[in-house]
Formats: sequence, structure tokens, C-alpha cells
Amino acid sequence: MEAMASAASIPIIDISGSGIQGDSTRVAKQLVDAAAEHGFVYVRNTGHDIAFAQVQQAFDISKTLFQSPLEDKQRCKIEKNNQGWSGMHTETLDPKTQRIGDFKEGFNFGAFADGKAIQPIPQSIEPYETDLAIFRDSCHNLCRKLLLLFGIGLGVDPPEFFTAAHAPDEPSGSILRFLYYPPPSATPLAQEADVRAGAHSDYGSVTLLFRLKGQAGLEILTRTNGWAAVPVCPPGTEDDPSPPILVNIGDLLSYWTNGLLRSTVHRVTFASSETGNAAELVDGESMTDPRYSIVYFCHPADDTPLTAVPSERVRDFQSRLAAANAGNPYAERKVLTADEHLQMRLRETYLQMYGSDKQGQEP
Ligand SMILES: O=C(O)CCC(=O)C(=O)O
Ligand SMILES: [Fe+2]
Repeated sequence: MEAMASAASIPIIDISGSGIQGDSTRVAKQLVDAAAEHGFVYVRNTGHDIAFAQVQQAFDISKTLFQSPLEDKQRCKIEKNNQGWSGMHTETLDPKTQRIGDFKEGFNFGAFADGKAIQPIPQSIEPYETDLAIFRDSCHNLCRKLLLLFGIGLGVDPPEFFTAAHAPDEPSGSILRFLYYPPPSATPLAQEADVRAGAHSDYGSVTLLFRLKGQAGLEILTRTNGWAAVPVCPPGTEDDPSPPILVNIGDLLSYWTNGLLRSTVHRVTFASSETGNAAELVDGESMTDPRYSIVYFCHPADDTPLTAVPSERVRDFQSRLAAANAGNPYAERKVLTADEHLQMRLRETYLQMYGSDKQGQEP
């Protein structure tokens, strides 16, 4: 095991020109290679798929939301449909290791109908409902573009196999999530081993992550079992108008491809620890501020069966499955549909909400 891992060397790709034939084959190959090797890839934010102003506005809405009066947030408390507000320590992403739930607040937005939320939302953000609906759609469209590139890069027949399973109007587990991690100064009871978000892999097919310049904390588990920091602005993107969008593979794309695409474990920490195997802090980033992030978890339609995708490359890979996913049981276990998989994962992370329904067990 490495002592202090350096920053992760995740590839950076530009998909803005990939509508053009020929170019899309090249970009698709880069994307598949990055997803197979790292499970993570930076997609340069050129403003082409999601306008800079949209991302900026989403962060502004997020700040307004988390600053809302507590009663207003509590009125929107997260339900078993995975929508709504989760307060500090409500979610425990790594229940086997954590002594206390994640040091974060979250707000999950499910589907909107005609630009209106169909779940309770705090009053403070009601004026932005339509903007949120548009932002969520833009995220879903970008995911579908990536899913098409995965289909092309893997030689899936037809290449639209994944895209077709993510039709925007079908009921699905897709969630737009705002996250707020309070500054360490506001959580004096945190202990050295505590984390802002426990180690986990994502539950859906593909995830988009938006972060703000200077706000450290995300780490990925490397192939050698060390933690590597994931810089917000990797070398070469420092002068871009907006940090790249970080894309990662979730468990479902890993199932679908027999583990060829990696669903990599990641976490959010408070501080690099001298004693543990935490990653080193990236230059220009800090842990002392509050941290905001925005995540889009893209899921296929609820009734989608999770069977191996028709691709020769995936079939060839099958024999290497066990080695590739060692340490991630979720990427190996077969379940029937996308929704069944999601329900299993939610049960494990929202201990209180589901605690009382554990069959035959005391809460
Ligand atoms: O806040 C972040 O940077 C990552 C959050 C995350 O991994 C998640 O919510 O699944
Ligand atoms: Fe995650």
C-alpha cells in the first residue's frame, strides 16, 4: 500500500465535437478506455452541453436551499422514494466502517413535470423550479450522450442500447442532488477517522459531478488500495471558464459490462491525515471552507433488466470479471431490475429510515 498517494491521474476528454462522425469513434474509445482503467473521467466543460451560467445558477440555488430555515427543510424530509432533504448524519455511505453518518446535508430532486417539482421543495427555491427542471434535463441529456459514446466505444449492437434504456420520460431512479458539507470549524465533534461522505460506489449507471474551484475533499480508491485526491481543476484546465465535469461509472454500467467499466469506490474527507492513508491535499485547494457539490445520478428506467450487453468486447472480458471487481461486491451481485438494485442500496445507507423494517431484527 502507498503511504501518501498523489493526485489521481484521471484522463481529460473533450466531447464537444463528438457529434461529427469519425470524431465520435475516437472520443468514444478514449471514454471507454478511461472508464475501464479508472472508472472516472473528466469531461471538459466547454459550455456546449451545459452552459456555464446554468452550473453557476445551480450552485446559487443550492446555497439558498441549504440556508433555508430548518423547518422549511424538515418539511421536505427524504422519503423512501429517495427524494427530499437529508440532514447531517442521515446518510451513512459506508456503514461497515463509519461510527457516525456522513457530515453533510443533501437535497434530492426526482423528476419534474412541466417544469414543476412533484415533491415538496423549500419555499426559498420555488422561484427557480423551472431552472432546476431545465438543469436536470441538461444533465440527463449529457448522460445520454455519454451512454451513446459508451455504446459506440464498446461496439454494442445496436450502439443505442444504453441510451434506449434511459428514455427521459420513463419512471427511473435518476436524481439531481445538491450537497452541502459544513466547514470543519462547524463540526468540532468530528474525529480524525470521520468522513464527510463514506467510501462507496455509485448506484446508478453514470454520475456527473460538479464542484467549485478550491474546494478539496474527493478521493478515489486506486487499484493499489490507496486513496488519491481528485483535483477540481486538473493540470491543463486551470484556465477553463468552468472546471471540468467529473464523470464516473456507477454499479449498473459495471453490471452491464461484466465489470469491464469500473464502478470505482470514492469518498469525501475532511483533512489529509498524517497517520492514515489519506490523499495529499492538491495545490490551491482547501478543506477549511464549507463545500458544495452537485451530483446527477443517471439511472435507467425502473423495469430495465440488468443483463450483459450485446458486445463482443464485453463477452471477451467476462472471464476477467472477478479480478477487475475485487473489493466491490455490488459490482458482482446480479439483481433483476434497475429498481431492485436501487432499493437494496438505499436500504443500506439510510439506516434510520429503514431501520424499523429490517425483518426479524431490532432497530
Ligand atoms: O461531493 C462529492 O464530491 C461526491 C459526492 C458523492 O460521491 C455522492 O454523493 O455519491
Ligand atoms: Fe458518489
